[in-house]
Amino acid sequence: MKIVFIINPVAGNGRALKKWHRFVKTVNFPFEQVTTRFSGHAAEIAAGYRERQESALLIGFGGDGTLREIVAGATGAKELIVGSVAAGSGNDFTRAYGTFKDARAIEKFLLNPVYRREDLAQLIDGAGFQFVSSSGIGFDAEITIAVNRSASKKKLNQLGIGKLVYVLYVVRTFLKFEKFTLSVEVDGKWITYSDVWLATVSNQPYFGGGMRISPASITDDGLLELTVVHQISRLKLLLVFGTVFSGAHTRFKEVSQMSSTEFRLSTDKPVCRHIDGDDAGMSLPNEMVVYSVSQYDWKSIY
Ligand SMILES: Nc1ncnc2c1ncn2[C@@H]1O[C@H](COP(=O)(O)OP(=O)(O)OP(=O)(O)O)[C@@H](O)[C@H]1O
Repeated sequence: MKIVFIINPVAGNGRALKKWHRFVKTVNFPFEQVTTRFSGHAAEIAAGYRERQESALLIGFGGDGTLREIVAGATGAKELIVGSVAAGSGNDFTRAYGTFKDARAIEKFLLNPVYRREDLAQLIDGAGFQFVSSSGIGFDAEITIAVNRSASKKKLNQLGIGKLVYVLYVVRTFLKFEKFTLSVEVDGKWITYSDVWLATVSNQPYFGGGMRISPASITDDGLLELTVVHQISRLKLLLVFGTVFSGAHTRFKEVSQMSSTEFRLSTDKPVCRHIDGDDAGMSLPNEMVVYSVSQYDWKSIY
């Protein structure tokens, strides 16, 4: 089995490349390496291995966006296993799926390469977006997209204070966010939520860099979980965010959760969306967005 490192040089606010230069000095086995040059490149690289039916362990050296792309490219391939080395900012992928701490862990895996078949989720609104961890509509997506598009992010990253941009956008979005009405069709029933802050569809428990938003999510059960935070004051929302790292937020009546194989969502106004922390456009008023899951679609290290 070939070992292929797919390195995203801009992940982790640019720290991934420096980490790679340190990491590669510790590797004592043959490997291939490819550095991504643009958004979407990791998916193309993985799809190339799939099309050539090569047997390989693809190791994403980046964050959640990099791993999402690699999984999307590798999905359905019999001979590809996906692993990771955490080198992003949030690294939620590595909290639920297999990850290598160091080069020795990769050597150990190669002695006994056991994998697990995992689910792949998708968001369909005409176009299709695949994701491995979560997709959000609302407050969290608005912050994510504002940070990703921020012109000042690059400059502040160079100064080593990139996290400040995130904090600034959290505060700004918190103060000016316009809540929305969300209609959900699940198992043939319609539910309407008013004054919604966010709706997140999860395939694994974590999102937003370690927040345990969906404690019931399991990566290979063929189900997705929907979390809706609604009809809550700004003050109480702060309290809920304080408890989400432990998963205790699920006790609040303003946090609704449910499981299914498919959710159909529509909003009453344009609302931002993300998939695994990357921009996934807007949900337009009264447009139907379908979330579904394919079971056992790709292989993660075990
Ligand atoms: N050479 C490149 N130039 C610009 N963008 C790139 C390049 N290579 C990959 N990308 C994009 O960089 C984005 C961010 O990568 P990634 O999500 O892995 O890092 P991160 O945002 O730091 O980590 P996390 O999502 O865990 O917080 C991805 O959407 C990917 O498509």
